[in-house]
Amino acid sequence: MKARLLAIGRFKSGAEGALFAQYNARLRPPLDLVELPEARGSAGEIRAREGTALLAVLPANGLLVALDLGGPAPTSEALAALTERWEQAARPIAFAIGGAEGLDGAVTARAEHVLSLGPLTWPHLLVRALLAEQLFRAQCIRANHPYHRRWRPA
Ligand SMILES: C[S@@+](CC[C@H](N)C(=O)[O-])C[C@H]1O[C@@H](n2cnc3c(N)ncnc32)[C@H](O)[C@@H]1O
Repeated sequence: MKARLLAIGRFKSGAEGALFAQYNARLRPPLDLVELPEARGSAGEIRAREGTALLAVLPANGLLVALDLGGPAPTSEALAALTERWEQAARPIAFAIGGAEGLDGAVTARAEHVLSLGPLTWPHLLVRALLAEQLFRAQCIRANHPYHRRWRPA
């Protein structure tokens, strides 16, 4: 699945960047990372400014998936099915990850899908790697590759 990852903040040299690079390199094709600077101001101003910047780099016909705790948290198998549906739309796909203050309502309202990675709040730079890993896992699920072992409740 060819997709862009629109993300607030920049990797400094460090563990989060290395982890993202490791999983992103496994994706065919890798995500095209677009980093946008953190805004300044009150929490609301930051969200609004960063939201405007995120939407400005989204193609007009882009299919936007917003990473936000407010969305449904699918299983990995359900996410794999969603990626298939997103690909079938034949539109440029973009994932958006907010900054420390989270995503603006304008971004989640514009999104076709709001995706939660569960109810825990993760650091935004780490979410990039979590998303890349889950997209790689989704590719493996769709290809029946043994990387993914289904959850087996006792
Ligand atoms: C530190 S979190 C922001 C927390 C902020 N207080 C909020 O209300 O969203 C930074 C970004 O990481 C992503 N993120 C963090 N945890 C997440 C989760 N469990 N599911 C989906 N996205 C998450 C979201 O894109 C969020 O905007």
